[in-house]
Amino acid sequence: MDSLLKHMVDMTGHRDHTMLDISVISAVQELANAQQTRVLSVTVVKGQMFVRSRAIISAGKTARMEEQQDPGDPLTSIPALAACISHHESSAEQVDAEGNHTLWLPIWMGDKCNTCLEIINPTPYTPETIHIVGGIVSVYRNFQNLLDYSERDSLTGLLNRKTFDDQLAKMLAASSAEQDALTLLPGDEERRQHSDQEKQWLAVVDVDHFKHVNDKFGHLYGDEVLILIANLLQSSFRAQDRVFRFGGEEFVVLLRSTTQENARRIIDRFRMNVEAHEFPQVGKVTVSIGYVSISAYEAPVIILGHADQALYYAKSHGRNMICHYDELVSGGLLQAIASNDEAEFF
Ligand SMILES: Nc1nc2c(ncn2[C@@H]2O[C@H](COP(=O)(O)OP(=O)(O)OP(=O)(O)O)[C@@H](O)[C@H]2O)c(=O)[nH]1
Repeated sequence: MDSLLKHMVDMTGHRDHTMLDISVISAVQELANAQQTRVLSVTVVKGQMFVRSRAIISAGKTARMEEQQDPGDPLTSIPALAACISHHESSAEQVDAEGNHTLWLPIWMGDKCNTCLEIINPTPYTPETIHIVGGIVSVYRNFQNLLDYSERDSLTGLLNRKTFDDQLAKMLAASSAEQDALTLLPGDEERRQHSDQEKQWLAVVDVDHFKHVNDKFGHLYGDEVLILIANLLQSSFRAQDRVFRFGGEEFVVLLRSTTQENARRIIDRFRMNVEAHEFPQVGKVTVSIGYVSISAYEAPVIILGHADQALYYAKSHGRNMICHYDELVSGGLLQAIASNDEAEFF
């Protein structure tokens, strides 16, 4: 019981999803005396469900996060879990050819499941183990809910400004790791060149003439427009990208690993999706977007400043358009702001 309490204190002491994942699998691994425990992410991409490992602990090893790229494997590759999720059940169990028992425990948030615990054991699970693990799952779900609440904007459900720096740092760390992995392959020129072209991107999205929407139709319709734009953002970008509401009618998107041409295509597709959308009562709404590639050597405030400069160029040159900061600078249409440390003081 002491051990259970110790794990509960550890789990509830974190204010970060990553640390929560690590402490939940450490707790389950020890209390179920398991061979392996994982946290799985369940995502939906273009109507199809995917599953990927997010954190793992194996017997005798320490828990660690997994750097697997989204979206992972189709959920149908694990039929027992696919059936469990489609029937909205609380658990699924399967014994494989080697006699290993796998237990899946989806974490249900209402009718949605984004996370699932997976426990592998050479022996069957006793009712006591299932009872204890079930308790841990409940605490984990409640805590995830609480973290989500503090990280998300209450109107749109998008990530809020507070989480931006952390998410940007994670994306930059992942991109440096990818670069390092490639540097270890001398002579593989083609692959290296391909990766050099793939960058991370930041886009600032601002609704055009939004004051007019509020003034003409009222704040309730204004809010409805913001919610619908948030939905369009989530459906237009990929699961591995991150979408934030920075406040008011300004949104920020972090695009992961793509070429300049793809970034332009993806961002413009979103702009066109908004332009084509019929907003109830309000009718047509457009957005202007400024975007820039992200470098690990520049502070977030500088990166945001560059995207903002490109956005204001779009605003002052007709709106309903996307502008790439580097293109504007190289075309002599914008002046680059010195990206040294001093700039952070302004
Ligand atoms: N309904 C609603 N309105 C908001 C919210 N936050 C900010 N606003 C309004 O958004 C409007 C922003 O207006 P401006 O910054 O003048 O920009 P704009 O009218 O969109 O014009 P441009 O950006 O130049 O195209 C203001 O009227 C704010 O009151 C919100 O959460 N809900």
